Amino acid sequence: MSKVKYFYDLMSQPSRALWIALQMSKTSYEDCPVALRKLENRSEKFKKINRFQKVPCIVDGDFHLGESVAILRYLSDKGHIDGQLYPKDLQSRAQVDEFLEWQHLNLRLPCSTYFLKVGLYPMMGLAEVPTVEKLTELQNEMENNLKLVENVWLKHKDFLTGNKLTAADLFGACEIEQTKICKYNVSDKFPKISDWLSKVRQESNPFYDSGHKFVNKLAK
Ligand SMILES: N[C@@H](CCC(=O)N[C@@H](CS)C(=O)NCC(=O)O)C(=O)O
Repeated sequence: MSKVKYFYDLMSQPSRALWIALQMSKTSYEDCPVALRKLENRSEKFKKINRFQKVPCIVDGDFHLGESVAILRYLSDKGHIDGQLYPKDLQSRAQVDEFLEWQHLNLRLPCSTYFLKVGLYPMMGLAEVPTVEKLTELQNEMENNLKLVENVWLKHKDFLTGNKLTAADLFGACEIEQTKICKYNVSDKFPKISDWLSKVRQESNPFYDSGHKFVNKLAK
């Protein structure tokens, strides 16, 4: 039986979260890196792999699937994801799902908008460095949601959905880590998030560090 093909770029937050989950789960897959910086995802060839031309995505035989969370659930149902990361127990899994649904608009959107507009686009010469007013607006939007992570999700818990690391933590951490490329230091205002990031790293290493190699290099 042929292996699932995993298309990803480690500079993409959801790609990285899934990549770490795959390594932790000791999943055997066909490695298919896609260099977004070289616009490899914009080719006609890649359009045939994922009609939305985004990463991550998978191909399993004739079956094509995009969207990181859908991929996580599909691979979990196929037995490819460790049961602690995406639990089988109905309520534990629903709590992980609750975060995975929440994060799209509340963590991914503000953190990735901040990363793109403050970091990547000016770095690539695609946009001006934002004005102080715009920077404050983008930062406030992100921090309003980081406050919810600090005070709600991490209230009385070591990890986002309980006392064990799950895929929710990997997805959340990968979004927040990306902001350090913009010299944003989450520990300045959010001590619980900072402690939690250290725990996520500790529980998922060495894969967390290898997955973040390029992010850490750019953040220097
Ligand atoms: N909701 C999607 C988001 C996928 C996404 O936005 N991927 C970005 C990288 S983080 C991408 O492929 N961008 C390339 C492009 O838009 O050209 C998921 O969770 O998989």
